Amino acid sequence: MTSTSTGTETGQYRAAALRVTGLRRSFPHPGGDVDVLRGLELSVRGGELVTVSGRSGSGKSSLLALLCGFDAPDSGTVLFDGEPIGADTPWTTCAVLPQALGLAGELTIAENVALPLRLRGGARSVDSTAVTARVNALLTELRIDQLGDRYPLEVSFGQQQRAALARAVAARPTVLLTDEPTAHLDAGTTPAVLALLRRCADEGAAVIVATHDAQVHRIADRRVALKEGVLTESGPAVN
Ligand SMILES: Nc1ncnc2c1ncn2[C@@H]1O[C@H](COP(=O)(O)OP(=O)(O)OP(=O)(O)O)[C@@H](O)[C@H]1O
Repeated sequence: MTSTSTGTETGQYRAAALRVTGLRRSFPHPGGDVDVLRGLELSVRGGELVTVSGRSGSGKSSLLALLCGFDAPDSGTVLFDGEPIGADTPWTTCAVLPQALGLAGELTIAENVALPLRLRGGARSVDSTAVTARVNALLTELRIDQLGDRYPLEVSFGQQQRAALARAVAARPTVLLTDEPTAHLDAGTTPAVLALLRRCADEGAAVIVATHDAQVHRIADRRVALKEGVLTESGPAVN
């Protein structure tokens, strides 16, 4: 493979793994439409961890839903390495930890975490031993290794949230989106989640975290604030 054959090697991935331009989204309400996003712009490079703050109802979850393709904008574009998201965009390109988690109730915790690896086909497929090793490592890191055989409804919401995070990072996505990943954790488990998010970015992912948590802002490379439908830079994290 030549040095110009892929975006990764030319540095294009790292230049802008995620590029959002002119994003607009309104929701109809009887009293008048709610203009949640009003021409929002955002670029995130691979290797960068960006936190998105904003008051409750400012549109953070709506933004993540548009970025991962759960919802469609009224106008504007979302590009991953220059490509628009589609129904066939693999979890290796974009993975999400949504607020609602979205774990499959009929699969165990371990099976949920393995899903992105098992769905990965072709040259990027992973053999069963490697899948098990990756799943076990993530469950251990997030302190839910005793729960792999249980079903989502048999564990707490905070434990489900860590399982959903493990699932999101399992296949090492180019872009990782997470919505309030520390919202349901106790003080003992928050550092493990922070370390995992930071490591994903250090390993090359573009990581976007919607959060109210000052501890998450402290591990960010860049912080942006969502206000009145647009993002403004709030500067580098202050440690
Ligand atoms: N599907 C929808 N239909 C109508 N209105 C919606 C819909 N989704 C979100 N909204 C509205 O859009 C606004 C932004 O909501 P959103 O959940 O994105 O905020 P948020 O910043 O994530 O809030 P929080 O921090 O409380 O999670 C709110 O006014 C909400 O009521």
